[in-house]
Amino acid sequence: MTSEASESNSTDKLSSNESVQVIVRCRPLSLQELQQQCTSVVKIYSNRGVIEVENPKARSENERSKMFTYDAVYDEKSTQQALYDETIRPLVASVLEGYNCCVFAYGQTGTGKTYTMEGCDGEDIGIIPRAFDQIWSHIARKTGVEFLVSVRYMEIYMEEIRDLLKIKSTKVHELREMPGEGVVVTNLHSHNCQSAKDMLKAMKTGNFNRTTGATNMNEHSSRSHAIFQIIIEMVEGHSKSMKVGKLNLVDLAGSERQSKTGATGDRLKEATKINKALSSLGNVIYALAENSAHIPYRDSKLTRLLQDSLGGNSKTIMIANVGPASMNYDETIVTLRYAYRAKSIKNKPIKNEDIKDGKLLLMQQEIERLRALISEKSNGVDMNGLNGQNAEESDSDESDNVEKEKQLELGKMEVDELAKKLKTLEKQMVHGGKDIVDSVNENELKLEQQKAEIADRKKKEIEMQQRIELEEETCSELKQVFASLQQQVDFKRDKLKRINNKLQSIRQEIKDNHEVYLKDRQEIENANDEATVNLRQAFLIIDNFVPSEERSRIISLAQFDENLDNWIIKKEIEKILPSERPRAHNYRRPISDYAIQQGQLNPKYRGENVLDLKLDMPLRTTQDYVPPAICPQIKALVNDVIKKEMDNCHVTIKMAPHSMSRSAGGVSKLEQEGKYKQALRSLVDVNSLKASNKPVPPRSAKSAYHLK
Ligand SMILES: Nc1ncnc2c1ncn2[C@@H]1O[C@H](COP(=O)(O)OP(=O)(O)OP(=O)(O)O)[C@@H](O)[C@H]1O
Repeated sequence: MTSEASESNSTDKLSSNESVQVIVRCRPLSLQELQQQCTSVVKIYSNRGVIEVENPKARSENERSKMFTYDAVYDEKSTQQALYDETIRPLVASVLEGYNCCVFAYGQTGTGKTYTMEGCDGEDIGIIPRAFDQIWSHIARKTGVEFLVSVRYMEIYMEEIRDLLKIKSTKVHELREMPGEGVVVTNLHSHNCQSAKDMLKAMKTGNFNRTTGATNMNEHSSRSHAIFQIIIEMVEGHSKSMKVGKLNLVDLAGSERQSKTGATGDRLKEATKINKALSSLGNVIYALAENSAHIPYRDSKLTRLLQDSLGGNSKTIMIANVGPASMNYDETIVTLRYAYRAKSIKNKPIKNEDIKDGKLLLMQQEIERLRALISEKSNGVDMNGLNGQNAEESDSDESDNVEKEKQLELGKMEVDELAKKLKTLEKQMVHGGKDIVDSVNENELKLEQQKAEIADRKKKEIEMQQRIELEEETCSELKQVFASLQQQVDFKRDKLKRINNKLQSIRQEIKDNHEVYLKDRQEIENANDEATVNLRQAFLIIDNFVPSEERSRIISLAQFDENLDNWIIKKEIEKILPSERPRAHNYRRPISDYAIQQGQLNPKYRGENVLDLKLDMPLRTTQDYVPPAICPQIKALVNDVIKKEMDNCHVTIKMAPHSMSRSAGGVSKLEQEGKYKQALRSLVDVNSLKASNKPVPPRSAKSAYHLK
């Protein structure tokens, strides 16, 4: 078997594993934790993939400790190198085979996610820079293969996507579902790389631009979810198709409790968004683990971006980071439960090969075309030059020579321009297997194979150990030979005790899960209540302040955008613009004398050149005035005031000389007063009926109008 063949074999074996691989890493006690005299409550059994966490608040034996089993576990002494070689190296090898792969670090704030993904300089570099080295040493070995390597770096901060490689960009980044590509981010800058150094530079630029802040739990706490994306296109020989490998390296923001981080103001707002996105991620993991019909990917940008990595076509490794301190027991258990659920997620990785329309193929075609064009043009230039010489020699027409020299110059400029274009394109591509001495190449390959074999063996050892433990439990009784009845009884008593302990711990687990469920439910109910209040408030405003036509207009313009996963308002312009282009329909135009006169001289005044457009009137946003109906209390109040007025009038009437004269005409003062009162009452009634739009009765009290 050739060395290259064995390399690809090792990755093929890995591709058969479709479950999300889950590994746990525990960091050492921090200085702060040591100062606070925290003890370590975590025990790691690397050979079995088991982590045990002791409960510092245990009230009974059942609550004493909890054990979880994963694909691999790493203790506080584990090195970055070991973690990479054993778990990540085989995954990156799959990327180079054309798979989509993803590594994401999850855990409480300050537990070492950024340390694991990026690491520190020197020996402690993390997964991301190690992946660069692996990719580029693979490229250096692959003779006869052309590569196009690019990286993107983004963060999700407060539910907004930001381009970490073009931080000043004002472009909007949206999520779009593309056929064959999955969910992609629009307008994201793609940085072409020619070496591991280029990638490292891009990573450092992005890290510098990433949003971080200090909290009580981490001096450099990441306040966003960061995704570093590597895309590798590969074409072998003169093939007309290519492979594409994609690697997503995700450093999530840490889950946190306000009481521990002491977050206030902006930090608190960030924490709310972080926890919300992480809880959406938890819901997705839960739904996938439970094989639910609906997976709530659309609940957050993070889950939409990780859609392919969780339950999709990607090979995925989840790294759950935990801290060992007793004070973080609850958070550690939450992380471990999360991770345990993720173990049962099944992905369906597919190789991206036989792709016929990739960027690299297009570039190769363009390079071929440019080369052909340059050689054609260069020949033309040579011919022209030759002709020029002959012309000089024959000493013929002087101006002809100048003309040809100009053409020659232009031709050269054109060739230079094309050559520049060609060089730019060629510079973007990388030829595999360059500048490497064969023996170095061979040694590096051997070393990688050995690392892959060791990783494979370690994985198998853990699996074997887990299987042995399981079988020991079930078969030990069968293997046992009892010398006496008493021995058998003792054995069975021990077994019963063990089973009982197990039962108790399962009961405890159910109890804990129930408590978590109740807490989650309470949170959902609170969120629901809050949403209902907000909705009512919105309706109150709409009902009282938005005119009904305006409301109907907005509703008719509202449209649900699947890609944005939100409602948008269609541009009104689409509705208002006439479907066909406006044209001058009246030959008699222009109509003013000046225009008719000018029309003969200047075509811009001619009727057929004048467009007849209707003015776009702004939409009406007001209503006709409708007088308000008088409510009974106000009516009573007005009556009261009028009564008082009448009483005053009564006094005035008594004093008025013309009343005196009328009374002299035969009507008593008392009668006069009665009529006056009646007239005023009728006036009030008529006005109120008018105001309430009710029919006004025939004028029974004409005197009311007289009085008016
Ligand atoms: N395995 C480890 N060995 C040594 N030090 C570690 C390890 N893991 C983490 N640390 C240290 O712990 C501190 C916190 O780590 P880090 O910033 O990576 O946490 P984080 O999980 O990314 O936090 P956040 O979610 O707040 O961003 C750092 O000083 C880091 O160097």
